[in-house]
Amino acid sequence: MITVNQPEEGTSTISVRSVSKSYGDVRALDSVSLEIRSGEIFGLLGPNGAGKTTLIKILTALVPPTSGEAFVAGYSVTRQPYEVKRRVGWVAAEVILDDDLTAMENLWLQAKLQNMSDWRGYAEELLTFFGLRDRADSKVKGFSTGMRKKLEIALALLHRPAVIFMDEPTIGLDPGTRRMLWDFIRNTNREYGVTVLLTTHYIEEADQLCDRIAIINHGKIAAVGTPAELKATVEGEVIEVEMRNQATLDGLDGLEGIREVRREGSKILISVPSSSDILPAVIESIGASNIRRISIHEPSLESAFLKITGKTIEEEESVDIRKFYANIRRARR
Ligand SMILES: Nc1ncnc2c1ncn2[C@@H]1O[C@H](COP(=O)(O)OP(=O)(O)OP(=O)(O)O)[C@@H](O)[C@H]1O
Repeated sequence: MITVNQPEEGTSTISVRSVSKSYGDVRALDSVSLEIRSGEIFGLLGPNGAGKTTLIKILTALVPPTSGEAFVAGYSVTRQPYEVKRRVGWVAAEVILDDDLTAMENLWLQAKLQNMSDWRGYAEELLTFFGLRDRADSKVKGFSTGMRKKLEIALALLHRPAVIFMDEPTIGLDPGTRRMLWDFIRNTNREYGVTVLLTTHYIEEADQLCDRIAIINHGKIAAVGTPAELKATVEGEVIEVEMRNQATLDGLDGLEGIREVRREGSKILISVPSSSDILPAVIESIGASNIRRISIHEPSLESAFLKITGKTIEEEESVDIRKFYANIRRARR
């Protein structure tokens, strides 16, 4: 497992210690340990069936682990599930709003479910924050998908949780709405000081939004780090040199910092930890007059994900969109 910069045990808002979960013969989680700091936006990234939702369900005290222990805001999910539930908010992948109620009535319902008496002032503040104040008395039926998602986040924040869990918060949304929601999630995290743990299939979402990411595969944590750390750990850069002629490459072998040199037709692919330091020496070694074009391929989270899980994130996405629409149909029945 690749682990970079993990917080100390006991200093975190979420602490997962050797948690396993089996459903019959299926081992959904296999001895998972993870520390998530207060105030972080933390992403769980992984293929379908990797165990992301199961981990969130355990951390929201919805299902107990088969073995191991986890703490949220200092409370044990197995021994103090009620305390945990009071301190977490959950934005589920499924639709949870009541279409026939107004935005404010949905907040009222949430306040009832959370047993809150003094909620209206804060509900109004949240509606203002999410740009929904003038739609407070409109039925949710007429809301766009972006407005619905914002209202769902407002609902999850109403009881002032320490942690908010978001399962695929932007799945099925168009790229513009997705970006708008990233801003709201980021601002929510800053404004309300709430720790955010989200699952996603969108590599760009994890890259842009998350302070740190865990890549989870077959129920195990395969890698943990900031997006930059994960990219750097898994892969360096590749200098792609398009040649004018078959120049000799012998000089490259003597250069310090070159991991691999591969010839692909008229191109040479040179793997290096970082191109900026070595590029002038590479050009000099090959000879500038022998070079038609040079491109640098920076490490990406996509290539990290591919290397760790053996799957491209695009393969995953198409499967999940189907699941999303199935959820919508189920919720409307
Ligand atoms: N209630 C359940 N009963 C039986 N098996 C389950 C149950 N919930 C999850 N599983 C299985 O546990 C494994 C992990 O599922 P989980 O939903 O946690 O994965 P995930 O990473 O969230 O996947 P996805 O990205 O598809 O939502 C899968 O093999 C799944 O089929």
